[in-house]
Amino acid sequence: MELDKFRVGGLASLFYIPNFLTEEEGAAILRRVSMMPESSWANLKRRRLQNHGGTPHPDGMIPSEVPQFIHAVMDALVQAGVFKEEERPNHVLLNEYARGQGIAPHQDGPLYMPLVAILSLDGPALLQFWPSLHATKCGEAVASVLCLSNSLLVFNEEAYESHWHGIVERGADNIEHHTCNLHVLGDDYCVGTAVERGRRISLTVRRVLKIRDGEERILTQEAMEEEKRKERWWLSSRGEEHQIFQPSR
Ligand SMILES: O=C(O)CCC(=O)C(=O)O
Ligand SMILES: [Fe+2]
Repeated sequence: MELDKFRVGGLASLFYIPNFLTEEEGAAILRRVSMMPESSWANLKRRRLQNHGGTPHPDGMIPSEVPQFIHAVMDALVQAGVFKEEERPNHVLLNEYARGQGIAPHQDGPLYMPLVAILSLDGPALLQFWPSLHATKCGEAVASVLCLSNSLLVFNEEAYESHWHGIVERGADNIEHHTCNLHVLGDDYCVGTAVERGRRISLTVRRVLKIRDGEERILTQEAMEEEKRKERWWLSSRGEEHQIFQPSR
């Protein structure tokens, strides 16, 4: 797949691939997600999430086993040429948003290689980009992408490095003049169209840059406490206070 063909404008480094997954592939992933144990979810105020691959941390991530279906998604992104073979993704965040929920404006930050691929499943949502923290509070977004079910959004460079992104909390999105993938959405969509949200699952796939040596992992009580502390640090660094924390191991 030639990523460049899917560049949608707005910001130079935004790519949107409609129907990256077939209906069947999307449904199969949703089935796997529904089979994950309750304990694999962390409940945040605005959504719940699963963290796969390890806990990102400035000291380095200790890699952990990922479920087979997550592996398959990472493989598919390498096969599609979104990630290079020598820079394979090693981390996936699985977000579940109930209708009306969103994610506060944020930057994905320096722990990852500056390239992110977001797979959307189930319901749609408008992901918006702002040029600064200040703009997230008072300015209008400069670009947005309507992420429909089974689509893939990829961004890097300026969209990753200097912009902020987020999903506003509301029950429906309106297509905006800055919605830069409008031309590939089909005839049902034009500026002003209201798009009802529903439950949405997204898989945010990235490469954590620093990995800690396996040897350093000593499973003493103390080491486990330390890992839990890091997980809490990491969850809170997502900029969203969590209500109930359920460690996944
Ligand atoms: O759910 C999404 O589409 C966005 C997720 C996101 O920005 C993140 O996990 O960092
Ligand atoms: Fe993000």
